[in-house]
Amino acid sequence: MVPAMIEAADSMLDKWKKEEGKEIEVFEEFRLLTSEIISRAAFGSSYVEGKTIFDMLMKFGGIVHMSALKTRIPIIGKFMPNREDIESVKCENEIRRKILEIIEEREEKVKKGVKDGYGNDYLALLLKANQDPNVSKQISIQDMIDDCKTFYFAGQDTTTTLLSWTCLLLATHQDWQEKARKEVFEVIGNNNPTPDDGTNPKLKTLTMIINETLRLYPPVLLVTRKAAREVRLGELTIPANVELRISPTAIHHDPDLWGEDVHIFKPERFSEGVVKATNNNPSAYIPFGFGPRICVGFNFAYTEVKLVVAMILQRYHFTISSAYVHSPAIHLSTRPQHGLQIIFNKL
Ligand code: HEM
Repeated sequence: MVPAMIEAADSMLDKWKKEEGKEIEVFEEFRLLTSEIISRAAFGSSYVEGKTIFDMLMKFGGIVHMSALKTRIPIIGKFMPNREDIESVKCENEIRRKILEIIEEREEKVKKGVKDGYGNDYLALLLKANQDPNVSKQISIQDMIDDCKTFYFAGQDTTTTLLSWTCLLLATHQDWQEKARKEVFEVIGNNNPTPDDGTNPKLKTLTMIINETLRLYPPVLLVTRKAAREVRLGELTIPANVELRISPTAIHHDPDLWGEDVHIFKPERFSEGVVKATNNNPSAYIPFGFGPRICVGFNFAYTEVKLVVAMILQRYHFTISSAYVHSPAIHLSTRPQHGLQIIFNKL
């Protein structure tokens, strides 16, 4: 997977060569990059078809988001679907049809001996689970389709926003940009990173910067939990079946937990790791959620963001364009509402 991340980032940066010294809207650039990477991770060689699905999922996400913002009278929607309901059903059916097509095509190739196995992408893992000899461990085709959707929704938008906010903060904090670049040259040098570099513990400054970005701009708006039984939380009694929406943004911006300088970008908070930064309070920092349902893709995300940012730092010094308007807005994740315009100058 990591070579695909490096290859995709390299081709994005190759494209940027024509724009050196000019403004680039990087949110869209990162959206295309992460979509390419997650498509390859999910569908491997079928990533071109995968990208079509992901474009549809993106449209679907937009419709779901618009719909969630509207006030609806309960039950009425079932009998009187509006434009968004109709569009989202159409979109979902199309996504299901396309995923099924890819599944069947892959099965066919294995049956005909064109391929000697399902491969090693996410779809292959799901196909193997679908045909697990132990029936109790098998997953249905329906589950496979839903898992593909979750994988995309959970993994693409979040990483796009993390990359964007990291670049914004480095563009507006030149001292940290310099520190990060110095470290990248010391650890990785001038050449493209190797597969191990994304997990390289020596990229400590970059990790601190990413952690602080996730604190200030956690991509996921709410983490949801349902009380299985009545519980007491401090002075609160939560009845059974009540859904709790926990906001990482609110927790990460609480001065009682983080101090009076809570709104300031200070990666040094994380110089001795997350445990020290949170004063041994794991629930003070939850960009990836917590407990048994914590994000399964957090290593994937760190690796991807570290590699991409390191590759940018190796090539460019960057500053924020005067066209940028700071307006974090909630879409699927918290993103820059009017895009992120950055000027890249060759080192
Ligand atoms: C910056 C990037 C990311 C952030 C901030 C993020 C954040 C989250 C959060 C907050 C949750 C909910 C956890 C909970 O309820 O406790 C979650 C779940 C999940 N994430 Fe991520 N995520 C990111 C990247 C990824 C990537 C790259 C993938 C896949 C490659 C991924 C796959 C998933 C999946 C499958 C779930 C659902 C897990 C479950 O329900 O058991 N995420 N993520």
